[in-house]
Amino acid sequence: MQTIVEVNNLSVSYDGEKVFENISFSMVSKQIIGIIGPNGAGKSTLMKAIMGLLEVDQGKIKVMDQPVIKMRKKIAYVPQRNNIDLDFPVTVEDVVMMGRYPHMTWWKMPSGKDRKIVEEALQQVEMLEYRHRQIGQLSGGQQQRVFLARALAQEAEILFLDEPFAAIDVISENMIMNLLKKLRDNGKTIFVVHHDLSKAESYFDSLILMKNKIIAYGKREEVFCIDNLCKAYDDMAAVFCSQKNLKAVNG
Ligand SMILES: Nc1ncnc2c1ncn2[C@@H]1O[C@H](COP(=O)(O)OP(=O)(O)OP(=O)(O)O)[C@@H](O)[C@H]1O
Repeated sequence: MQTIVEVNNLSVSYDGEKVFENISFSMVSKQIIGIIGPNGAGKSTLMKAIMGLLEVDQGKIKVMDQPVIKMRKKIAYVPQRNNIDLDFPVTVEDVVMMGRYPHMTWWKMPSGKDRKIVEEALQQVEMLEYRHRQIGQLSGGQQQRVFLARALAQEAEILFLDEPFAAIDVISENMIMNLLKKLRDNGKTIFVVHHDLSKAESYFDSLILMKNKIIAYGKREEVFCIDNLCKAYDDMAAVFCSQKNLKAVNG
């Protein structure tokens, strides 16, 4: 395992309003990492900053020991579904082919290899039979599976998924989670922004718990304790922890 992402003294603000200040942490490869915290905690902002999609106030971000700008091809991103224009007239197959663009020269048509990779990615998410359907004519869960297929077609080392399970059906959620575990077992690293505490323990190997700062990060069993959760979620966490019989102190 290698350090996959290293963040040092990162601060981000929008229009002068700080989202977080001086965040530092590092994460190793080949795991599924949950970024959890309440609404507005800065989870999506942190994810975008790591990917180099935001201008930051200060801080250093390294991805596989390199500045993120050099590692763009190695990163695949599935944004929150409500940030995607689903009325855009493209088919399922077109969307997944977009994952091949970083590998293609702009004047060339997709090669046989590109088409094969797209087909395999659609098969993996069990959406091949919908390949000619317009993307807006799918259920939320099916759309999410297509966007995951686009990330698979990119053959990236690191996947970033922002709230992939928001408002989707249970079958799609289980399918996506099983696929993410398979990808992890094949050496990929996956970051997932998530806010449902009830699944955090079973879904993630490591956690970054935040609320406009890092409250804790590291192995799931070290981070997921009542003390830390109460710092992020206030009273709600105490109720949740007592239901789940979580320990009152770390360890
Ligand atoms: N483009 C933007 N311009 C201005 N403010 C923004 C922008 N994006 C996010 N914010 C604000 O920054 C803060 C952190 O937002 P962010 O989306 O990172 O939080 P989050 O933890 O992902 O929240 P949620 O779980 O609700 O999606 C919030 O107060 C939000 O309103």
